[in-house]
Amino acid sequence: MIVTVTPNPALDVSYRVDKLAPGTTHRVRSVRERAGGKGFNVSRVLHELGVATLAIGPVGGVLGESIRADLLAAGIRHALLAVDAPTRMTVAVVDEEDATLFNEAGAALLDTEWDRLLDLVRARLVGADVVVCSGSLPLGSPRDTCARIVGIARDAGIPVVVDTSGPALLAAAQAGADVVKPNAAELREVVDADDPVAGAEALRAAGAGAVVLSSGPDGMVAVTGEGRWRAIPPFPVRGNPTGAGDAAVAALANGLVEQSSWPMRLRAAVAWSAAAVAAPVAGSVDLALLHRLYEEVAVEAF
Ligand SMILES: O=P(O)(O)OC[C@H]1O[C@](O)(CO)[C@@H](O)[C@H]1O
Repeated sequence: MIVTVTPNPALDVSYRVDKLAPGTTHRVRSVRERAGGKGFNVSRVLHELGVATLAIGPVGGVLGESIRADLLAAGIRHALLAVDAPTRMTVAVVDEEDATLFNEAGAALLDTEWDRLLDLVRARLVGADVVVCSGSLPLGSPRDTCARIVGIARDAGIPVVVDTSGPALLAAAQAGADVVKPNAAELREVVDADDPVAGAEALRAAGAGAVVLSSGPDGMVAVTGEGRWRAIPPFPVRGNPTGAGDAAVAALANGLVEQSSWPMRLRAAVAWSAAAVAAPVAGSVDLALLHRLYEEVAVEAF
């Protein structure tokens, strides 16, 4: 089972418009709402693909209740901590070309609520094979929140995948996260290196076991203790890239459960990620495309 922790959940609202043009009025063609935040998306992708998962996160207010109801309706196992702070909203405006995101920061939790969230994680690790900590932290959060989750999982002998940014990413790497998945900009923010591979090695030197660098449509690079690999999608996939990184994290976590080789993990991460672009909303993958992509992703050592 893969336990995901979402420190900063969100109700994800997706607006479909014909063409996004700042400074004009848009007629919204369709509205979709679902429980979001990166860790919840990871759980949703795993659940869709038949992988056992438990989604953990703090929720508050009316949007927090919407998240609870949505996870329940989707049949995704969850353990939510009720907190005072109201859960945030994110808005993705999707047109023919691309997706434009508006992510609220998220309201601060009390220190005692963070402690209770970590207690909840600790209590729900029975039967867990992998822990994922994914997404931003609400404003004013202790920067070591993901690092503390890494510590809890490692104490229990469970590998951890972390997808976050800024000081929280660095702290998680220093705490010994087994896999971290920054993009080039997130990597540059925390290590002093222009070259992404040198940056990934610097993050490994800081304590991360492996670094998987995502480059959107250009694929991914894995810099690990066992070697370095590059994986490239066989053809461009158009659609909504929101949540593509979450699908990649789901694949990496699943690869740890299956103890597959790094080339196989990276192949799956690129295939799941590209298949997520073809799905209309974050947290889903286009299943038919996934199987095709998986066969055709090119992986090479370098
Ligand atoms: O925690 P953040 O970095 O703000 O990311 C949250 C957002 O990212 C997404 O997970 C897409 O990756 C959205 O579903 C949205 O909830």
